[in-house]
Amino acid sequence: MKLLDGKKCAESLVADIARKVAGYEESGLRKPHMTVILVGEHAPSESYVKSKIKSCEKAGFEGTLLRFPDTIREAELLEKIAEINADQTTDGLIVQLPLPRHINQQHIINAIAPEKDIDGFHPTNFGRMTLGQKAFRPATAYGICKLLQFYEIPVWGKHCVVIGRSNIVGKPISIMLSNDFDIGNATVTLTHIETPRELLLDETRRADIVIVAVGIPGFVTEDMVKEGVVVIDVGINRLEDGKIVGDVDFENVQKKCSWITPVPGGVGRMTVAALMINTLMAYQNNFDLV
Ligand SMILES: Nc1nc2c(c(=O)[nH]1)N[C@@H](CN(C=O)c1ccc(C(=O)N[C@@H](CCC(=O)O)C(=O)O)cc1)CN2
Repeated sequence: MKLLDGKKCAESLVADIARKVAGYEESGLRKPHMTVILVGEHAPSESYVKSKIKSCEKAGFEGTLLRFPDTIREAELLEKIAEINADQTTDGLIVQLPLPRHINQQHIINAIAPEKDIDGFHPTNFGRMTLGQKAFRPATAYGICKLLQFYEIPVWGKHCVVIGRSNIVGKPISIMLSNDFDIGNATVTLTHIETPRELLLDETRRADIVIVAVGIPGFVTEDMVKEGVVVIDVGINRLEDGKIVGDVDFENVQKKCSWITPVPGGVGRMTVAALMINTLMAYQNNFDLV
């Protein structure tokens, strides 16, 4: 078994970005600028936005964190987004999810200007990504593709099983793996938590690559996968003792894997790296650099 080291891959990608940014600055351009909106005091979100801002520093970007109380009204948040949309000095805007229940998440995502939507969640980017047009790709899915490419894991013609159908991971990774552009050309089965157990096992036991994003510790067990499988664990579950574990029973499943992502240190790191790539793309679009 070999580890797909997200930390190492992310550092390498961010170092490449930092070199490009240094070049742009030498030619007199301003730094790329990411703005992150954080609503409320959700502890994991605090940690994720901190990691995004830290990564901005490493990439040579300006990173701005805007905090709002969880009492903010949807209309106020929409106004703030409209302001940032109009601000020429911000290239990319993220609204950290989840949002408090009184705010409609989709209204917020729809309000972000597609050209600043570095999360790739806006219907325009999601649609363009699906159709193979230039788009910001949802960061976790994009990060998984970058990780597979970094370790030269073949995807072409492989049987991939995705478990979990969320808009931020399961759906986009299924599309990206099956498209004939991107990393692409895999045969993909998208399953989910309601998939009958027998059907799920029938799929996962034949899969060359299993990607799981269901938020249930230990969901993927040894008996569910074949020898030599590649396992990508997107889950980040915090146990009562403070330990972070994925959706895979790592200790037992790893024995059958050719490659597997650790948690922490796997896909989570790649999510942040992919956001940096998207921010650089937004910046390059703004300055007609590509
Ligand atoms: N607007 C968005 N909100 C959320 C997204 C997203 O892509 N855009 N995804 C997740 C959270 N997320 C990014 O925001 C994220 C998750 C995990 C990590 C990460 O680096 N995890 C570490 C461990 C984390 C820890 O120690 O606390 C790891 O896996 O090594 C980064 C970003 C939901 N919200």
